[in-house]
Amino acid sequence: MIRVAIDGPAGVGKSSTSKALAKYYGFAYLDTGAMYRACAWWCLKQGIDLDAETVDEQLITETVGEFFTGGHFDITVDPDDSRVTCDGEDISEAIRSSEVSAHVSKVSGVIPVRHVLIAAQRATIAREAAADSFSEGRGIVAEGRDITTVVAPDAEVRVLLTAREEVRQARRTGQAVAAASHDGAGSGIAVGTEDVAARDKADAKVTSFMTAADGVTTIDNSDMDFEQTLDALVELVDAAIEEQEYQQYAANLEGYDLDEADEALVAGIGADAATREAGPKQVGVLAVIGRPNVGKSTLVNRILGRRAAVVEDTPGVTRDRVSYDAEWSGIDFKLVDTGGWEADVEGIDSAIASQAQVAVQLSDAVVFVVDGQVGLTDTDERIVKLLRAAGKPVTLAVNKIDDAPSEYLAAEFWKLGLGEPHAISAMHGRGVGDLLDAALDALQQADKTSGFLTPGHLRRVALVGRPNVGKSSLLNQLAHEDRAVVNDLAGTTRDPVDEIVRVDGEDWLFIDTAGIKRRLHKLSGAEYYSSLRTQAAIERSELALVLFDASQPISDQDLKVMSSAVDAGRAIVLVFNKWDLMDEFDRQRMERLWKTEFERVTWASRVNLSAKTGWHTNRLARAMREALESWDKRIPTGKLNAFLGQIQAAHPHPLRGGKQPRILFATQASTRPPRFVIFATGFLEHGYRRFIERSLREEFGFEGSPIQISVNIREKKKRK
Ligand SMILES: Nc1ncnc2c1ncn2[C@@H]1O[C@H](COP(=O)(O)OP(=O)(O)OP(=O)(O)O)[C@@H](O)[C@H]1O
Ligand SMILES: Nc1ccn([C@H]2C[C@H](O)[C@@H](COP(=O)(O)O)O2)c(=O)n1
Repeated sequence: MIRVAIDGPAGVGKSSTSKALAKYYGFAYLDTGAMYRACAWWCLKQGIDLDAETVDEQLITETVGEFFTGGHFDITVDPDDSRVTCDGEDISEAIRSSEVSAHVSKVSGVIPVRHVLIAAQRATIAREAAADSFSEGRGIVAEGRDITTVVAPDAEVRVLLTAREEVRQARRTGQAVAAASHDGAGSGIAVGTEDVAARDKADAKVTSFMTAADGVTTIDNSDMDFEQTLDALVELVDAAIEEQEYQQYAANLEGYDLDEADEALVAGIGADAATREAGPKQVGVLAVIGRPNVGKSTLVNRILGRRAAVVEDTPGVTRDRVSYDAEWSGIDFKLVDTGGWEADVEGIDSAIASQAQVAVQLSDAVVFVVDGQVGLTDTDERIVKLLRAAGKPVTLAVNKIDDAPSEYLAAEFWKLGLGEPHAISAMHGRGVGDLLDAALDALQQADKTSGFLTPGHLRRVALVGRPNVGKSSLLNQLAHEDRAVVNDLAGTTRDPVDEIVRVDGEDWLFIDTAGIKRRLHKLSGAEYYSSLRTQAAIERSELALVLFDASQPISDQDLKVMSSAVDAGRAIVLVFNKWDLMDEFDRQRMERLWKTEFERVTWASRVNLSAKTGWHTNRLARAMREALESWDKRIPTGKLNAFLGQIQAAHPHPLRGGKQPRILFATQASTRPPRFVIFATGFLEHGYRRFIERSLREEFGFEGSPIQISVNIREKKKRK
């Protein structure tokens, strides 16, 4: 069961929100303030002087004792029918009178009285654990002044609900006005405006409800309406329910042999928080420049810690300047890879000059890479002249120094006059840390920071497909009206790499659009290069828009691109372009293909459109949002296990060799894409896994997202 303890000062809304919360979950509701009010009402009825400066505490204690033990007092815990009775008479309204409000603190301040009530409150809370209680074991919301600290300090949810004094006073006044107008002819009970500050002061002598104790969550609802307060509470209770269910289901693993990784998984350690950052961050731009084949891309890959930049041994592979978000020693920066460049007919020098110039122009600092094995060349010296003219800080990297004995090779580069030559091996990582320390030192001292990190708050989309399927047309069609909002994030004035495109009123970050616009087919190795580029774009994306030319037969290359996106675990939208060119026969052919070639992605959203005319392009945004929502989705462990329990009971795994594998526990280990880990007593056959996947999709959705399921087979611990 779940116990929710809520404390807080007068007029904050404890009673009203607690009651609504209890109704929402089918929990019991205990208004402990009403118990103190009932005691004050009873004392007044018995003629005890509660106006005296010093009240007769013994008499009050005895009177309250009789009230409770004599069977006079009763309180209901039904939030829809919350009543306090005395000898069967409903006194719920009477205890809200101004007279009771004015005297209640005198009674609640008597310590022995508190002991009686605290014991009664604890008993009421404990009763709700039983299946035959009001909540049938679900739980209870108890509110007051000392519930989180004294009555139920071990409650699953503990909240201090608070608000600014003037806000609470206004609420109380509003409540009194509403009560007076509702009362009409008058019930004889004056529900007057009270001074909440005065009552808090009196109550604070015996209870502490103005600051949250350890482990208690504070909700200040000064600027929240009733619904928002309730939502905040529901979020906390949902989390507690999930935690409890998690523990219950995880208990199924008791007695089984678990390794450290299993324990971490069961404890939810490492589960991603799935947070997204706010706006783009401005950072310094560090360009890596140098002659072809000196190892720039290898260095870039080494710095990024992944195979992102394209590395090709042939000097002169034409490519754009590609910039990446990078981080070193806690410093974020933009890393620009100038790649290899074309040895065109006009000679290598001119190509180098123009590429290096642009890169240097756009950067804030430069890493100049030379080849230690080849030694100093004329071209290196020309680049140095360029660098000098640009006036940007330069860090010199002498690459291909793979071991200590070769370090002497770096010495000759002192004569370039660029300061210390840093001997590195981009391939093996040797010396790269020191090089980066120096380069980032220079970057931090640079005059400006002209780059932006890829905005973390925008969803990243890779528009992929084999050449000529219409990627460029679709991009233009999507962006056409809002061309002005297309941003250039690499900080370049030409060849923007990632672009922000507004689709259906929302900004999306399209990855590597330079790769879409550029035609590469004239180059040797272009296919290889373009597939690497596609792969890199998919890796950086969250969602892949996989484009097909529906008017043409679906080729192996089409399916390969699609598989890359699925295998990379990205959210997927399949886009069938050139639908306007299709006749009835073509459409039927596509439908047949859908059932055969696309069998592994029948969960993906599919949009038939025409990038040229714009027909149905307005359907894309919805499919993209839906796919990403599925991609981000997390199923609470309790729900997941309850569901798997049901499907397992209805369709148990087939018996194999007289044994029947059983699911013990399952958890969603991560999102993006959703990944489930199932602990089972034996091997779950492929067909049964497919059945589980289908069932999960039917129950929880996941349209547009791959889901991954792995099974950990665990055996019972051996008796020692
Ligand atoms: N978030 C809110 N925003 C505005 N009004 C609210 C909010 N929550 C409750 N109220 C209103 O404030 C008034 C006081 O609420 P309530 O009686 O629940 O307070 P309480 O904390 O239980 O006070 P007390 O401890 O004195 O009994 C009620 O009229 C209620 O409808
Ligand atoms: N757990 C509690 C609950 C209430 N009181 C006191 C403080 C109040 O003055 C009085 C009435 O409470 P209300 O109906 O206004 O919430 O009872 C307490 O001391 N401890």
